[in-house]
Amino acid sequence: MAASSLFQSSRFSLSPQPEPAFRNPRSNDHCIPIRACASPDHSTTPQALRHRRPADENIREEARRHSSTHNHQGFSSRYVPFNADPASTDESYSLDEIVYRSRSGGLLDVQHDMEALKRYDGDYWRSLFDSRVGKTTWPYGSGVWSKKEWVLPEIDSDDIISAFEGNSNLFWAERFGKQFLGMNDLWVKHCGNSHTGSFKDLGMTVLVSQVNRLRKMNRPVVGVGCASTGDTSAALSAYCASAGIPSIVFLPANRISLAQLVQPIANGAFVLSMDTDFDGCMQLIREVTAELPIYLANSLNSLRLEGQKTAAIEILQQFDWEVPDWVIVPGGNLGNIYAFYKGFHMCKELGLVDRIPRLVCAQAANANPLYLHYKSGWNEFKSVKANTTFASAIQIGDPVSIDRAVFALKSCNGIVEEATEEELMDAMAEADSTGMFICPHTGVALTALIKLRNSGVIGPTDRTVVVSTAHGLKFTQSKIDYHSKDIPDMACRFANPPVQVKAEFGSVMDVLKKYLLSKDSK
Ligand SMILES: Cc1ncc(COP(=O)(O)O)c(C=O)c1O
Ligand SMILES: N[C@@H](CCOP(=O)(O)O)C(=O)O
Repeated sequence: MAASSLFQSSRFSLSPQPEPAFRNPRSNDHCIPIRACASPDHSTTPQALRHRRPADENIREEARRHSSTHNHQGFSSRYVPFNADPASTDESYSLDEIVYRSRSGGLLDVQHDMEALKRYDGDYWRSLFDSRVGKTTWPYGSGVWSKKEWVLPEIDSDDIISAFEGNSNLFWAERFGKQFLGMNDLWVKHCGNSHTGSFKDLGMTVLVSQVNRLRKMNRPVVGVGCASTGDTSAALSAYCASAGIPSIVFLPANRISLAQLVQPIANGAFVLSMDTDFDGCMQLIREVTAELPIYLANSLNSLRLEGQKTAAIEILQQFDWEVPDWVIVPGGNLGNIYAFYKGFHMCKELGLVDRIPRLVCAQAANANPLYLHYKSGWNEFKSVKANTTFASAIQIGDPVSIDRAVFALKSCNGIVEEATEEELMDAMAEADSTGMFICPHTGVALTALIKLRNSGVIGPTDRTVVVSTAHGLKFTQSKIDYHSKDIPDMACRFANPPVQVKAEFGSVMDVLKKYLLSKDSK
């Protein structure tokens, strides 16, 4: 039997396919100097935790009781045109407005009242965020909402839809670093170890919470929609289902994995499978959301990036607020690379750290418009027709956040790299062979690391974080194809196909001896 047939057991056809309790300094005449009076939200201090809530009260009700007894903290945020000179425009929008583009058609950004946030020093923010990790206090048990003041300061905790996302493992890639790269300080931020298996949960909790608020305010939002290569749709449908809000997803037919496809189906989304690619779906959802009361959930909507940026803050927190040298992020629609930049930059601006890491954006060579733009010396950007790639979630040729990505990379002396199909699949297999189980997009990021390490740009002792964006279990078909050596024009050098053996003692002993000898000689 061919190794590949061993894998054919699936019934499916696998064809390609706070309110913090601290006082508002501005509203409190008796306040002693801010830096001295700043103290963590006392609803999460050990003392508060000893006071159990009444048996008939749930954690959301408990948060409601706390928030009704505390002052509003005076933090705020609004939409402004992305990267506009504040002196030349006063255009801005409340986050309660339904707006995705500036008057000139450009991108928007969520701008926080930095002066209000700066009333508290870096020590204060570090200890506040640290005090909330690993708790179940609503909503701070979430890695996103533990940074609520920097994310959506004005939302009522009661309106938040959260699966306590974030707080994902920062994995020390000891063996991979040592064996393949001669590195001793290599880390993988497993953002795919999450509610729906990708980093999209970080942004979606914010977006769906805001939609929940808008609907309570009787704003005209009948449902929430997105175009997707599989992960955004999974996150959107799960958070909407949790909130009881209809979700509508536009998917490129036969271009997402089966595991991704089944997620919105199971969560009750209205799923439209379309005979086009992601860029075609994106164009359509933009047209549709301009006509119908469907709220746009793609990262064109800058609310999403407010949640995604918390992964950067979390990385700093996990290193006890020491800054890594490099962070490598796979890029497709290019919202996430900017989100990382924004998270790091806010930490610097608010005094939690004194510098930011250099960012690397990694693209599949089959869908590499940012890479080409970078290689041209940031000359005129040209979208491309994205070709099929095993990194199917980043098969995007016309990224909506191109301006955000360029801004982020230029601001941190960043680099763009690319990975061929063979490179990304080999990198994924090598990583898996050291105990990880990563997705092909993380294989793209690891390829970038391998290239930059081989060329000496990244040094052996540089502290480096590779962002793993989705769970490997969403992409098992690519691993099956690889380990079956079933991929045309690919050597699949690290394939580890199962061995067919007769169910008989002698035969089993023969293959085992051969195997053990091969291990012994290494
Ligand atoms: C698994 C995975 N990795 C990486 C990306 C790229 O993120 P972005 O579109 O923000 O560049 C996406 C989605 O695009 C994704 O689903
Ligand atoms: N990989 C994404 C593509 C869309 O990106 P978004 O961040 O703009 O929603 C997906 O999973 O759909």
